[in-house]
Amino acid sequence: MTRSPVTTPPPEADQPAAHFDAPPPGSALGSHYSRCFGCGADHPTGLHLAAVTPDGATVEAEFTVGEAHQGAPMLAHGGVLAAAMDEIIGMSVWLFQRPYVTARLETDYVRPVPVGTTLHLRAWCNGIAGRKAYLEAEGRIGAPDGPVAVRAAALFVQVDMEHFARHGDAAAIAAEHHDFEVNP
Ligand SMILES: CCCCCCCCCCCCCC(=O)SCCNC(=O)CCNC(=O)[C@H](O)C(C)(C)COP(=O)(O)OP(=O)(O)OC[C@H]1O[C@@H](n2cnc3c(N)ncnc32)[C@H](O)[C@@H]1OP(=O)(O)O
Repeated sequence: MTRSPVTTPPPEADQPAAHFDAPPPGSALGSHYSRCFGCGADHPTGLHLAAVTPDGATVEAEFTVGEAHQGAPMLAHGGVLAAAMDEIIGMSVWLFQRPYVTARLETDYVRPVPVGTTLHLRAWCNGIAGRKAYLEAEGRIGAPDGPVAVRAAALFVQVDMEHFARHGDAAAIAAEHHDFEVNP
């Protein structure tokens, strides 16, 4: 993976540990928002990622490239593939049970991805330093050990839940996350 210093964990970074309340190994993570382009079941042309964590530390999902995801004729759009990387990485930080947002996403495109391809996505965390999480992901063609088509490295920054209410739609968050108080 071609990686800049921004997405490389510093020597003092801690090794990540899953939160005690995180989904246990073998379980599904669920969607954080039903209309999310990455994981929402109600998004008509979204990626519809349904992630599982096999071990409580990494996250896996499959993405089948559809016609709505084209750039060149019958080939996946690079921005859509970056979105898939962003989403699977975003799901992996969910294991820490704290909200994070993408601050920087770096992507290597290794092979073209035809429409109809199923990409096997996997993401994991390389280290945490304060509010900053250093993460990585890959997408492999056709099988978990298939050829790599896309790689990504990311810096995610921890925020509070009010970040989403302040900048987005607080009522929509409260409707889907019943433990979130709009005016605590
Ligand atoms: C239903 C809803 C529930 C939702 C829950 C889950 C949602 C999941 C969604 C999943 C969907 C998928 C995910 C998505 O798509 S998330 C959507 C895409 N991302 C965003 O919208 C984020 C937009 N950016 C921001 O809001 C702010 O800039 C953030 C919050 C990131 C930082 O602003 P803030 O004022 O808070 O903090 P800070 O500026 O003091 O920075 C803190 C530290 O970080 C370092 N830094 C920052 N940026 C960069 C950078 N670009 N390169 C290198 N370094 C950077 C910075 O130097 C500093 O370092 P240090 O000085 O401490 O060493």
